[in-house]
Amino acid sequence: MVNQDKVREGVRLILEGIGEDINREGLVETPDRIARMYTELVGGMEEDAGEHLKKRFHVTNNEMVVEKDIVFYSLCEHHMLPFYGKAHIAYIPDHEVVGLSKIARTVEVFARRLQLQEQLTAQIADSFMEHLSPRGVMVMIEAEHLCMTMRGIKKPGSKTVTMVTRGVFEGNTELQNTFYQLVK
Ligand SMILES: Nc1nc2c(ncn2[C@@H]2O[C@H](COP(=O)(O)OP(=O)(O)OP(=O)(O)O)[C@@H](O)[C@H]2O)c(=O)[nH]1
Ligand SMILES: [Zn+2]
Repeated sequence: MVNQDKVREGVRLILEGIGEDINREGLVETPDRIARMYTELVGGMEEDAGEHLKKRFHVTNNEMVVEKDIVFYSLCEHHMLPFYGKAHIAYIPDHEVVGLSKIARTVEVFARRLQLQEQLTAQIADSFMEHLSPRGVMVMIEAEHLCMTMRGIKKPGSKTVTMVTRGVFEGNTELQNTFYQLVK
């Protein structure tokens, strides 16, 4: 649960720290706005991916399901700046699938918090394995990190690509290539 008082106080300190007048008109409501904003941006911490993945539908075939181009926004835990991009997820069911929207909801649960892209990728894959028990899952994330583009090394357009395989995808280049073909 976001402690709104603490966030407001922290934002006031940052504003003062950067030499702003916290009483000028444009900034008076800013600490409050930012406190409300964080409730949304880290809202995934309050959620349980298992809740989204608990409703299953029985299937007779176990062909690969791919949900691609799931746009997400997250915050890098080192700078608290956004990183954002697309997640692509494939899984091979073991006679059970989840509703398609629940795949994107799972991405949201782990994106809406302070994150590392590698960890985000692994957490999505692991929660599928834990809650749906498919034969395998593969997750790929392509993202731009504002801490790499608007500050620091300043390399606009650079993308970070991370990938995780679990279950039957692990070490199976044929399955992995099928996934790459489908998401490219
Ligand atoms: N592995 C990983 N690194 C990240 C991620 N997001 C940001 N970073 C990096 O975290 C690192 C933090 O490095 P530090 O040297 O502690 O911080 P810094 O002085 O601000 O680093 P610079 O960005 O190089 O200026 C930077 O290299 C960032 O590019 C992420 O999702 N995964
Ligand atoms: Zn960063």
